[in-house]
Amino acid sequence: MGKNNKRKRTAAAIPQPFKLPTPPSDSPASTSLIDPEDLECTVNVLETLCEFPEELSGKEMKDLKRRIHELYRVMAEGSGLGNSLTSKISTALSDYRFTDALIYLFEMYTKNLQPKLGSLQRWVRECDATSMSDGSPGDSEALKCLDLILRIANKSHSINCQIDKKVLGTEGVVPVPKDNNIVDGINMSEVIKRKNVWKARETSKEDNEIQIWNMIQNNTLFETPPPNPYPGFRPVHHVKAADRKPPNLYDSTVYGSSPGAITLAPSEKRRKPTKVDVPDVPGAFVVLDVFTPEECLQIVEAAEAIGWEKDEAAGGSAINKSSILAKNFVWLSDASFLEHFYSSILPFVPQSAPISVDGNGGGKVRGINARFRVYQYTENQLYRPHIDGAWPAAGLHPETGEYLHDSSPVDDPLWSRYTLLVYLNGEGDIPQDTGCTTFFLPSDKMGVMEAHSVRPIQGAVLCFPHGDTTGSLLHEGSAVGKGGIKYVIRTDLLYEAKGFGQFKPPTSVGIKQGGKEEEGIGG
Ligand SMILES: O=C(O)CCC(=O)C(=O)O
Ligand SMILES: [Fe+2]
Repeated sequence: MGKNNKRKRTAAAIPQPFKLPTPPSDSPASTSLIDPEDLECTVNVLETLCEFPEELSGKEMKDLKRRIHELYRVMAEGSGLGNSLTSKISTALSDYRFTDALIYLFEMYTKNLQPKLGSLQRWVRECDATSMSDGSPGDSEALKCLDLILRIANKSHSINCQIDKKVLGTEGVVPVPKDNNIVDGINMSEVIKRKNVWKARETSKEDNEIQIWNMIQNNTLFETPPPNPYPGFRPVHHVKAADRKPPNLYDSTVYGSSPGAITLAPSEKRRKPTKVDVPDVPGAFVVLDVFTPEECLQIVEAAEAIGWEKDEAAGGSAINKSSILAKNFVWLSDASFLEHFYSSILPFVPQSAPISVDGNGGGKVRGINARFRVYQYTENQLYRPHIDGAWPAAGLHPETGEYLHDSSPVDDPLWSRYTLLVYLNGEGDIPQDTGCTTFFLPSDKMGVMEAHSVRPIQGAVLCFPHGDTTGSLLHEGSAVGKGGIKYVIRTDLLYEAKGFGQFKPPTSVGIKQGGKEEEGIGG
């Protein structure tokens, strides 16, 4: 049946006294919002830009580029194509139908459609293609989905998955035991090329690493039972499990610290921080010796004494299942600790935020998000592959002391652009080649990803772009091996966000962005 017939049938079904009003031809409803002259002018400008793309590089083009990016997204969605494919992919992934998901993802890839960052974040979580504690990769079909998601992201977003033209090394091709065969001409044993685990520095005596796990097991973490309440820390915010967004099975408490809660070593007793780039992972680097082993120990002591909170999303769907199996302690850090942290890394971090594909970015670096999530991973615990979301600056209201998810003044908004991971323990506590932070990048072969693992070093900070920032990286907190434990702090590096709206993420940032009053999801 043709479109016209359908319309006629609908009109006939309307009871008689009702007649659809037909606007007179000169009524405002029939005129377009766009002036024909403006339209012609816009078309001319766009044609010129297509012919001379170098004209796009000027600063004055920022606004135009942002609008074009948004328009392109709206057009893809308006066609129904983007939307329906997006939901087909989401449903297939959440039902673990990875082969179906691959077909839809491939369609999205070939049609150059642009999913929102929120969809990308959700998809990588759904893939659940995490590696095992023995270092072997997860479901190979899920890994192929992940590879394709990265390639789609590379086209449409700023997610970092530049396809490397270098020749892949021979090391680290990890076989997938259950799929060690050829399916559809694809050698399933090579879906992921795991590069050798990388360490920013070889361990030496000089590191004076403190093996915290040994102390816990030998009951020597505290000489006497720790005082309660724990000195220097106080609860500043509490959310009941059901009120958490998304709802959780456990309550969450934020503990604020007072200056001096963690005793910082004097400068003559500490090594000078140094920066080492993570090889083959563009944008990721490690700053060594930001914290001394004693400082790391004090942080773990505080968390162990006050208590870890479990984190498990309420609700059974795949999307809701917990993406963090580690326990956590949420710490709102004090100004003096933050000052030490920030001044130690400042010389090494990007001084201004990169400009995203939609024209956002460019703000100056301004500080570190005071809201620290301290994680404790025990044997086999992990944080599935994900792309971290961006966050505003958490803090306390200067007068009322109330906890604010977003504490910057309205006229000086800050927004995070980089993830900071502080490793509180290392080699001595975490079995070899496990418990790493692992980055996934597509190789030069479709369907094959490279995994680059960074080994935790006590007191070092790993920094890499996140959210909608150019070069955002897909990564996981890889499982901790047998008998091990890993302690790490996750926080964010903040940049000026003026011009992006009041604490709103850039427009192209999708739904489950960390910056909303939501926790957990989106990292
Ligand atoms: O534990 C790790 O190495 C990674 C943690 C992480 O990715 C995060 O907290 O966002
Ligand atoms: Fe992360």
